[in-house]
Amino acid sequence: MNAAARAATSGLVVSRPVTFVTGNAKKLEEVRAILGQSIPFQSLKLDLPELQGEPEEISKEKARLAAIQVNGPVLVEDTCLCFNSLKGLPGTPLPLWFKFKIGHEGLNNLLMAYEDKSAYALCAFSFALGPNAEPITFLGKTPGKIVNPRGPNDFGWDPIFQPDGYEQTYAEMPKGEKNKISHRSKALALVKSHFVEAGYTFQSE
Ligand SMILES: O=c1[nH]c(=O)c2ncn([C@@H]3O[C@H](COP(=O)(O)OP(=O)(O)OP(=O)(O)O)[C@@H](O)[C@H]3O)c2[nH]1
Ligand SMILES: [Mg+2]
Repeated sequence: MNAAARAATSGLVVSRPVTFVTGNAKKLEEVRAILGQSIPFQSLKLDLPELQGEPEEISKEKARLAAIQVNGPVLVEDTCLCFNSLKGLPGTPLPLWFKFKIGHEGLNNLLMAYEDKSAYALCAFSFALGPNAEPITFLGKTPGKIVNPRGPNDFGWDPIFQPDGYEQTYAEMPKGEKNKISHRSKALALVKSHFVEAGYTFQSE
């Protein structure tokens, strides 16, 4: 039985606090707002390698690398923006480079040839109890469409992603509104449930 499974049956006391490892300040801001006091954590800015592959695999591998560096329990996140017309591209980790190289206009132009502008934002959180534990992954997905940029330009592709059922882009929405419906909040809801079911108690250092 691995550590997480043991925790699920016994309520595991972990002698270190959870570290959320990210190099992205905007993600950290949202994770803090969404989790509030529900999961106490500390954050660490580490620029982990941008890996290739499926989001779940990238996220798990990030957790493995982070847990080795932190030598304790870690939470990491990998996010991607996927266009249905392009069979899930730019996906991950390409959004970072696509946005950097071609901007919002370029991302829109990628879809010019297609009628279908639908897309989804996908977030994969992975939690590892430590360097020798197998990470567990939690996925959150929000469907929407790609539109011309609207709203403040302070976080990635938020200005060009309009979630289904809303007239505003992520960037135009009040932060609290995005955090209620986002890919990130859906994945974090699963993380929270897992922590409750497992009964972890993380001791501060
Ligand atoms: O408009 C956005 N709304 C979001 O809600 C969101 N979440 C992530 N991203 C961007 O998507 C890429 C994924 O890369 P990513 O998951 O590897 O993150 P990152 O490299 O920035 O940080 P990290 O890997 O250190 O955690 C990066 O360009 C992030 O800025 C977002 N953009
Ligand atoms: Mg990254």
